[in-house]
Amino acid sequence: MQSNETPTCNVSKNSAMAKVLQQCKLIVWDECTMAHKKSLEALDRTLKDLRSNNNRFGGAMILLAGDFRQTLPVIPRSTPADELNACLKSSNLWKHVKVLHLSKNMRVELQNDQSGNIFSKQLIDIGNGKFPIDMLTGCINFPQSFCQLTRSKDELIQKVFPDVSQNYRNHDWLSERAILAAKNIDVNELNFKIQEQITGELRIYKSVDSATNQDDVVNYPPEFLNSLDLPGLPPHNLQLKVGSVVIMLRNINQPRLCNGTRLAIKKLLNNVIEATILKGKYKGEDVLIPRIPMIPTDVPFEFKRLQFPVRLAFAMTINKSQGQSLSVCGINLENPCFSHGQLYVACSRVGKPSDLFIYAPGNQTKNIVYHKALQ
Ligand SMILES: Nc1ncnc2c1ncn2[C@@H]1O[C@H](COP(=O)(O)OP(=O)(O)OP(=O)(O)O)[C@@H](O)[C@H]1O
Repeated sequence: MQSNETPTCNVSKNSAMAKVLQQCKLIVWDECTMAHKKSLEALDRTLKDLRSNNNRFGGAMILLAGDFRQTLPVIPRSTPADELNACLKSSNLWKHVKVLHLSKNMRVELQNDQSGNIFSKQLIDIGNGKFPIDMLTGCINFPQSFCQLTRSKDELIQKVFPDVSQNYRNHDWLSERAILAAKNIDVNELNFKIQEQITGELRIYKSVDSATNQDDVVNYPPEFLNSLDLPGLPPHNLQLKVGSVVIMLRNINQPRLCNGTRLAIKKLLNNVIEATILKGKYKGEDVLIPRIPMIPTDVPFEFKRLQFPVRLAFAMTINKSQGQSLSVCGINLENPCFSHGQLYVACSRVGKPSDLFIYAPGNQTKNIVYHKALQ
Protein backbone atom coordinates (compact mmCIF):
# COMPACT_ATOMS: atom_id res chain seq x y z
CA MET A 1 0.00 0.00 0.00
CA GLN A 2 1.31 3.48 -0.87
CA SER A 3 1.57 6.13 1.86
CA ASN A 4 -0.39 8.85 -0.03
CA GLU A 5 -3.89 10.17 0.80
CA THR A 6 -5.75 7.77 -1.51
CA PRO A 7 -3.77 4.52 -1.48
CA THR A 8 -4.75 1.39 -3.38
CA CYS A 9 -3.66 -2.22 -2.81
CA ASN A 10 -0.61 -3.40 -4.69
CA VAL A 11 -2.46 -6.00 -6.81
CA SER A 12 -1.97 -5.97 -10.59
CA LYS A 13 -5.00 -6.69 -12.78
CA ASN A 14 -3.53 -9.88 -14.29
CA SER A 15 -2.36 -11.45 -11.05
CA ALA A 16 -3.84 -14.56 -9.44
CA MET A 17 -4.85 -12.42 -6.44
CA ALA A 18 -6.82 -10.10 -8.77
CA LYS A 19 -8.73 -13.14 -10.12
CA VAL A 20 -9.69 -14.17 -6.58
CA LEU A 21 -10.73 -10.62 -5.68
CA GLN A 22 -12.82 -10.34 -8.86
CA GLN A 23 -14.76 -13.53 -8.17
CA CYS A 24 -15.19 -13.61 -4.39
CA LYS A 25 -18.53 -12.73 -2.80
CA LEU A 26 -17.38 -12.39 0.82
CA ILE A 27 -14.12 -11.13 2.32
CA VAL A 28 -13.53 -11.77 6.04
CA TRP A 29 -11.19 -9.27 7.74
CA ASP A 30 -10.27 -10.43 11.25
CA GLU A 31 -8.85 -8.25 14.06
CA CYS A 32 -10.20 -5.21 12.21
CA THR A 33 -9.74 -2.84 15.18
CA MET A 34 -5.98 -2.89 14.56
CA ALA A 35 -6.35 -1.93 10.89
CA HIS A 36 -5.68 1.61 9.69
CA LYS A 37 -8.77 3.16 8.10
CA LYS A 38 -6.70 3.82 4.97
CA SER A 39 -6.19 0.10 4.44
CA LEU A 40 -9.96 -0.54 4.31
CA GLU A 41 -10.39 2.48 2.03
CA ALA A 42 -7.59 1.11 -0.20
CA LEU A 43 -9.45 -2.21 -0.45
CA ASP A 44 -12.64 -0.34 -1.41
CA ARG A 45 -10.82 1.53 -4.23
CA THR A 46 -9.02 -1.59 -5.43
CA LEU A 47 -12.16 -3.76 -5.55
CA LYS A 48 -14.09 -1.06 -7.43
CA ASP A 49 -11.29 -0.95 -10.00
CA LEU A 50 -10.66 -4.71 -10.30
CA ARG A 51 -14.36 -5.60 -10.50
CA SER A 52 -15.24 -2.59 -12.73
CA ASN A 53 -18.09 -1.95 -10.30
CA ASN A 54 -18.61 1.39 -8.59
CA ASN A 55 -20.61 0.03 -5.68
CA ARG A 56 -18.86 -0.10 -2.29
CA PHE A 57 -16.09 -2.73 -2.36
CA GLY A 58 -17.00 -3.42 -5.97
CA GLY A 59 -20.19 -5.17 -4.81
CA ALA A 60 -18.41 -7.70 -2.54
CA MET A 61 -19.54 -8.15 1.06
CA ILE A 62 -16.90 -7.42 3.73
CA LEU A 63 -17.20 -9.07 7.14
CA LEU A 64 -15.14 -7.12 9.66
CA ALA A 65 -14.48 -9.14 12.83
CA GLY A 66 -13.18 -7.42 15.92
CA ASP A 67 -13.79 -5.96 19.35
CA PHE A 68 -13.21 -2.23 19.85
CA ARG A 69 -12.24 -2.92 23.47
CA GLN A 70 -9.06 -4.34 21.91
CA THR A 71 -6.06 -2.48 20.51
CA LEU A 72 -6.23 0.18 17.80
CA PRO A 73 -3.74 0.81 14.95
CA VAL A 74 -0.18 1.35 16.16
CA ILE A 75 0.99 4.85 15.19
CA PRO A 76 4.56 5.55 16.34
CA ARG A 77 4.98 8.52 18.70
CA SER A 78 1.24 9.23 18.50
CA THR A 79 -1.42 10.71 20.80
CA PRO A 80 -4.75 8.98 21.59
CA ALA A 81 -6.39 11.35 19.09
CA ASP A 82 -4.05 10.07 16.32
CA GLU A 83 -4.97 6.45 17.11
CA LEU A 84 -8.69 7.24 17.16
CA ASN A 85 -8.37 9.16 13.91
CA ALA A 86 -6.59 6.20 12.28
CA CYS A 87 -9.10 3.53 13.33
CA LEU A 88 -11.92 2.19 11.17
CA LYS A 89 -14.59 4.07 13.11
CA SER A 90 -13.14 7.34 11.73
CA SER A 91 -13.46 6.20 8.12
CA ASN A 92 -16.23 7.50 5.86
CA LEU A 93 -17.01 3.84 5.18
CA TRP A 94 -17.93 3.17 8.84
CA LYS A 95 -21.43 4.67 8.48
CA HIS A 96 -22.24 1.81 6.09
CA VAL A 97 -21.23 -0.89 8.62
CA LYS A 98 -24.03 -2.90 10.18
CA VAL A 99 -22.91 -3.90 13.68
CA LEU A 100 -23.79 -7.36 15.03
CA HIS A 101 -22.88 -8.36 18.60
CA LEU A 102 -21.43 -11.61 19.97
CA SER A 103 -22.32 -11.84 23.65
CA LYS A 104 -20.66 -14.98 25.05
CA ASN A 105 -16.96 -15.27 25.87
CA MET A 106 -16.38 -18.74 24.38
CA ARG A 107 -12.78 -18.90 25.61
CA VAL A 108 -14.14 -18.68 29.18
CA GLU A 109 -17.27 -20.79 28.49
CA LEU A 110 -15.21 -23.69 27.12
CA GLN A 111 -13.32 -24.01 30.43
CA ASN A 112 -16.49 -24.97 32.29
CA ASP A 113 -14.93 -23.43 35.39
CA GLN A 114 -17.00 -22.22 38.35
CA SER A 115 -15.24 -18.84 38.13
CA GLY A 116 -16.49 -18.38 34.54
CA ASN A 117 -19.30 -15.87 35.09
CA ILE A 118 -17.29 -13.61 37.39
CA PHE A 119 -14.15 -13.82 35.24
CA SER A 120 -15.91 -12.89 31.99
CA LYS A 121 -17.65 -9.97 33.77
CA GLN A 122 -14.30 -8.76 35.19
CA LEU A 123 -12.77 -8.94 31.70
CA ILE A 124 -15.63 -6.94 30.18
CA ASP A 125 -15.29 -4.33 32.95
CA ILE A 126 -11.58 -3.96 32.17
CA GLY A 127 -12.39 -3.67 28.45
CA ASN A 128 -15.09 -1.07 29.06
CA GLY A 129 -12.93 0.93 31.51
CA LYS A 130 -15.46 0.19 34.28
CA PHE A 131 -13.12 -1.75 36.58
CA PRO A 132 -12.91 0.18 39.91
CA ILE A 133 -10.01 2.66 40.04
CA ASP A 134 -8.03 3.64 43.13
CA MET A 135 -8.66 7.41 43.26
CA LEU A 136 -5.23 8.12 44.78
CA THR A 137 -3.15 6.39 42.12
CA GLY A 138 -5.51 6.24 39.13
CA CYS A 139 -4.66 2.53 38.91
CA ILE A 140 -6.75 -0.63 39.22
CA ASN A 141 -6.05 -3.24 41.91
CA PHE A 142 -6.19 -6.88 40.90
CA PRO A 143 -8.59 -8.86 43.12
CA GLN A 144 -7.54 -12.35 44.28
CA SER A 145 -10.39 -13.86 42.28
CA PHE A 146 -9.10 -12.47 38.96
CA CYS A 147 -5.57 -13.89 38.61
CA GLN A 148 -2.52 -15.36 40.34
CA LEU A 149 -0.27 -12.49 41.42
CA THR A 150 3.50 -13.07 41.53
CA ARG A 151 6.03 -11.16 43.64
CA SER A 152 8.78 -10.92 41.04
CA LYS A 153 9.56 -11.43 37.35
CA ASP A 154 11.54 -14.56 38.18
CA GLU A 155 8.48 -16.02 39.92
CA LEU A 156 6.38 -15.07 36.88
CA ILE A 157 8.79 -17.00 34.60
CA GLN A 158 8.79 -19.93 37.01
CA LYS A 159 4.95 -20.08 37.08
CA VAL A 160 4.46 -19.81 33.31
CA PHE A 161 7.48 -21.89 32.26
CA PRO A 162 8.06 -24.34 35.17
CA ASP A 163 11.12 -26.61 34.60
CA VAL A 164 11.64 -25.09 31.18
CA SER A 165 15.07 -26.78 30.91
CA GLN A 166 13.23 -30.15 30.76
CA ASN A 167 9.83 -29.22 29.36
CA TYR A 168 10.95 -27.21 26.33
CA ARG A 169 11.29 -30.40 24.28
CA ASN A 170 7.52 -30.91 24.51
CA HIS A 171 6.04 -28.78 21.72
CA ASP A 172 2.46 -29.02 23.03
CA TRP A 173 3.63 -27.69 26.40
CA LEU A 174 5.61 -24.92 24.70
CA SER A 175 2.86 -23.87 22.30
CA GLU A 176 0.23 -23.16 24.92
CA ARG A 177 2.11 -20.65 27.09
CA ALA A 178 3.65 -17.19 26.78
CA ILE A 179 4.46 -14.14 28.86
CA LEU A 180 3.15 -10.80 27.59
CA ALA A 181 4.36 -7.27 28.18
CA ALA A 182 3.42 -3.90 26.71
CA LYS A 183 6.94 -2.87 25.68
CA ASN A 184 9.63 -4.59 23.63
CA ILE A 185 12.28 -3.81 26.22
CA ASP A 186 10.48 -6.02 28.80
CA VAL A 187 9.78 -8.71 26.21
CA ASN A 188 13.47 -8.89 25.22
CA GLU A 189 14.63 -9.18 28.83
CA LEU A 190 12.18 -12.03 29.55
CA ASN A 191 13.15 -13.86 26.35
CA PHE A 192 16.88 -13.76 27.18
CA LYS A 193 16.21 -14.96 30.74
CA ILE A 194 14.09 -17.89 29.58
CA GLN A 195 16.43 -18.88 26.71
CA GLU A 196 19.34 -18.89 29.20
CA GLN A 197 17.64 -21.78 31.02
CA ILE A 198 17.74 -23.98 27.92
CA THR A 199 20.90 -26.04 27.52
CA GLY A 200 22.74 -26.03 24.20
CA GLU A 201 24.95 -23.79 22.13
CA LEU A 202 23.95 -20.16 21.58
CA ARG A 203 24.11 -19.33 17.88
CA ILE A 204 24.54 -15.68 16.89
CA TYR A 205 23.35 -14.38 13.50
CA LYS A 206 24.32 -10.78 12.70
CA SER A 207 22.26 -8.91 10.14
CA VAL A 208 23.70 -7.00 7.17
CA ASP A 209 22.29 -3.45 7.28
CA SER A 210 22.63 -0.81 4.57
CA ALA A 211 21.00 2.47 3.56
CA THR A 212 19.03 1.91 0.33
CA ASN A 213 19.54 5.43 -1.02
CA GLN A 214 23.13 6.09 -2.22
CA ASP A 215 23.00 9.68 -0.86
CA ASP A 216 22.24 8.38 2.66
CA VAL A 217 25.11 5.89 2.81
CA VAL A 218 27.60 8.34 4.38
CA ASN A 219 25.02 9.69 6.88
CA TYR A 220 23.88 6.28 8.12
CA PRO A 221 26.92 3.97 8.50
CA PRO A 222 26.28 0.23 9.11
CA GLU A 223 27.34 0.52 12.79
CA PHE A 224 24.53 3.04 13.37
CA LEU A 225 21.98 0.93 11.47
CA ASN A 226 23.08 -2.15 13.48
CA SER A 227 22.28 -0.29 16.71
CA LEU A 228 18.61 0.21 15.75
CA ASP A 229 16.15 -2.17 17.43
CA LEU A 230 12.79 -1.48 15.80
CA PRO A 231 9.42 -3.13 16.43
CA GLY A 232 8.49 -5.50 13.61
CA LEU A 233 12.13 -5.90 12.56
CA PRO A 234 14.39 -8.77 13.73
CA PRO A 235 17.36 -7.71 15.87
CA HIS A 236 20.80 -7.09 14.32
CA ASN A 237 22.23 -9.51 16.85
CA LEU A 238 19.86 -12.49 16.68
CA GLN A 239 20.80 -15.01 19.40
CA LEU A 240 19.06 -18.37 19.25
CA LYS A 241 19.26 -21.91 20.65
CA VAL A 242 17.82 -25.16 19.37
CA GLY A 243 14.47 -25.59 21.19
CA SER A 244 13.74 -21.87 21.55
CA VAL A 245 10.36 -20.45 20.51
CA VAL A 246 10.36 -17.80 17.78
CA ILE A 247 7.66 -15.79 16.03
CA MET A 248 7.61 -14.90 12.32
CA LEU A 249 7.80 -11.18 11.57
CA ARG A 250 6.86 -11.38 7.88
CA ASN A 251 4.61 -13.46 5.62
CA ILE A 252 7.09 -15.55 3.65
CA ASN A 253 4.96 -18.50 2.56
CA GLN A 254 1.23 -18.05 3.21
CA PRO A 255 -0.73 -19.73 4.73
CA ARG A 256 2.04 -21.79 6.43
CA LEU A 257 4.57 -19.16 7.36
CA CYS A 258 2.81 -15.90 8.20
CA ASN A 259 3.56 -12.88 10.32
CA GLY A 260 2.66 -14.09 13.85
CA THR A 261 3.27 -17.86 13.33
CA ARG A 262 5.06 -19.34 16.38
CA LEU A 263 7.68 -22.04 15.84
CA ALA A 264 10.22 -24.09 17.83
CA ILE A 265 13.80 -24.08 16.49
CA LYS A 266 14.97 -27.49 15.24
CA LYS A 267 18.29 -26.75 13.51
CA LEU A 268 20.41 -23.63 13.32
CA LEU A 269 22.39 -23.86 10.05
CA ASN A 270 24.63 -21.24 8.43
CA ASN A 271 22.16 -19.99 5.83
CA VAL A 272 18.83 -21.38 6.93
CA ILE A 273 16.89 -22.10 10.14
CA GLU A 274 14.79 -25.25 10.38
CA ALA A 275 11.80 -24.94 12.71
CA THR A 276 8.57 -26.73 13.66
CA ILE A 277 5.22 -24.92 13.51
CA LEU A 278 3.69 -24.89 17.02
CA LYS A 279 0.00 -24.12 16.46
CA GLY A 280 -2.84 -24.04 13.97
CA LYS A 281 -3.60 -26.08 10.88
CA TYR A 282 0.07 -26.75 10.05
CA LYS A 283 1.09 -27.66 13.62
CA GLY A 284 3.98 -30.13 13.69
CA GLU A 285 5.22 -29.35 10.15
CA ASP A 286 8.91 -28.57 9.70
CA VAL A 287 9.76 -25.53 7.62
CA LEU A 288 12.91 -23.78 6.40
CA ILE A 289 13.33 -20.07 7.09
CA PRO A 290 15.80 -18.12 4.91
CA ARG A 291 17.36 -14.70 5.49
CA ILE A 292 15.34 -12.01 3.72
CA PRO A 293 15.79 -8.26 3.17
CA MET A 294 13.39 -6.17 5.28
CA ILE A 295 12.75 -2.42 5.00
CA PRO A 296 11.22 -0.77 8.10
CA THR A 297 8.57 1.87 7.45
CA ASP A 298 8.71 3.95 10.63
CA VAL A 299 12.17 5.54 10.30
CA PRO A 300 12.72 8.87 8.52
CA PHE A 301 15.17 7.33 5.99
CA GLU A 302 15.15 4.04 4.12
CA PHE A 303 17.41 1.17 5.07
CA LYS A 304 17.47 -2.55 4.50
CA ARG A 305 18.20 -5.31 7.03
CA LEU A 306 19.16 -8.77 5.74
CA GLN A 307 18.28 -11.18 8.55
CA PHE A 308 16.11 -14.20 9.43
CA PRO A 309 12.58 -12.70 9.87
CA VAL A 310 12.11 -14.02 13.41
CA ARG A 311 12.28 -12.91 17.04
CA LEU A 312 12.36 -14.95 20.25
CA ALA A 313 8.78 -15.54 21.47
CA PHE A 314 8.69 -17.17 24.90
CA ALA A 315 7.53 -13.64 25.66
CA MET A 316 5.85 -11.28 23.19
CA THR A 317 4.20 -7.91 23.13
CA ILE A 318 0.52 -7.67 24.03
CA ASN A 319 -0.24 -6.24 20.58
CA LYS A 320 1.40 -9.26 18.91
CA SER A 321 -0.67 -11.64 21.09
CA GLN A 322 -4.05 -10.23 19.97
CA GLY A 323 -6.02 -13.02 18.30
CA GLN A 324 -4.18 -15.87 20.05
CA SER A 325 -5.55 -18.25 22.70
CA LEU A 326 -3.21 -19.50 25.45
CA SER A 327 -3.61 -22.16 28.14
CA VAL A 328 -1.18 -20.39 30.47
CA CYS A 329 -0.52 -16.66 30.23
CA GLY A 330 1.86 -14.46 32.20
CA ILE A 331 1.71 -10.67 32.10
CA ASN A 332 4.65 -8.51 33.14
CA LEU A 333 3.31 -5.06 34.02
CA GLU A 334 6.58 -3.63 35.35
CA ASN A 335 6.12 -1.08 32.55
CA PRO A 336 2.34 -0.56 32.48
CA CYS A 337 0.14 -0.69 29.40
CA PHE A 338 0.30 2.58 27.47
CA SER A 339 -2.51 2.35 24.96
CA HIS A 340 -6.18 1.55 24.56
CA GLY A 341 -7.22 -2.06 25.11
CA GLN A 342 -3.82 -3.55 25.90
CA LEU A 343 -4.70 -4.75 29.43
CA TYR A 344 -8.00 -6.23 28.19
CA VAL A 345 -6.28 -8.08 25.33
CA ALA A 346 -3.57 -9.43 27.65
CA CYS A 347 -5.95 -10.67 30.36
CA SER A 348 -8.41 -12.21 27.89
CA ARG A 349 -5.94 -14.65 26.24
CA VAL A 350 -6.95 -17.35 28.77
CA GLY A 351 -10.30 -18.70 29.95
CA LYS A 352 -9.88 -18.91 33.73
CA PRO A 353 -8.17 -17.03 36.59
CA SER A 354 -5.96 -19.98 37.58
CA ASP A 355 -4.23 -19.78 34.15
CA LEU A 356 -3.50 -16.05 34.40
CA PHE A 357 -0.27 -14.97 36.19
CA ILE A 358 0.44 -11.28 36.68
CA TYR A 359 3.47 -9.42 37.94
CA ALA A 360 2.51 -5.81 38.75
CA PRO A 361 4.53 -3.75 41.25
CA GLY A 362 2.20 -2.97 44.18
CA ASN A 363 -0.37 -5.33 42.61
CA GLN A 364 -1.83 -2.42 40.70
CA THR A 365 -1.60 -1.08 37.18
CA LYS A 366 -3.01 1.40 34.67
CA ASN A 367 -5.96 0.36 32.50
CA ILE A 368 -6.10 2.64 29.47
CA VAL A 369 -9.45 2.83 27.70
CA TYR A 370 -10.41 5.50 25.13
CA HIS A 371 -14.17 5.77 25.68
CA LYS A 372 -14.56 7.32 22.21
CA ALA A 373 -13.39 4.05 20.64
CA LEU A 374 -16.30 2.25 22.34
CA GLN A 375 -19.07 4.62 21.26
N1 LIG B 1 -19.33 -21.12 18.85
C1 LIG B 1 -18.29 -21.71 19.41
N2 LIG B 1 -18.38 -22.96 19.91
C2 LIG B 1 -17.33 -23.57 20.49
N3 LIG B 1 -16.13 -23.00 20.65
C3 LIG B 1 -15.95 -21.76 20.19
C4 LIG B 1 -17.02 -21.05 19.55
N4 LIG B 1 -16.56 -19.83 19.20
C5 LIG B 1 -15.28 -19.79 19.60
N5 LIG B 1 -14.90 -20.93 20.18
C6 LIG B 1 -13.58 -21.23 20.77
O1 LIG B 1 -13.26 -20.16 21.68
C7 LIG B 1 -11.88 -19.82 21.58
C8 LIG B 1 -11.73 -18.37 21.20
O2 LIG B 1 -12.24 -18.19 19.90
P1 LIG B 1 -11.63 -17.14 18.89
O3 LIG B 1 -10.14 -17.18 18.91
O4 LIG B 1 -12.32 -17.30 17.58
O5 LIG B 1 -12.14 -15.81 19.59
P2 LIG B 1 -11.89 -14.32 19.19
O6 LIG B 1 -13.17 -13.61 19.39
O7 LIG B 1 -11.22 -14.23 17.85
O8 LIG B 1 -10.91 -13.86 20.32
P3 LIG B 1 -9.84 -12.68 20.34
O9 LIG B 1 -10.21 -11.69 19.29
O10 LIG B 1 -9.96 -12.14 21.73
O11 LIG B 1 -8.53 -13.34 20.13
C9 LIG B 1 -11.27 -20.79 20.57
O12 LIG B 1 -10.70 -21.85 21.29
C10 LIG B 1 -12.46 -21.23 19.73
O13 LIG B 1 -12.25 -22.52 19.22
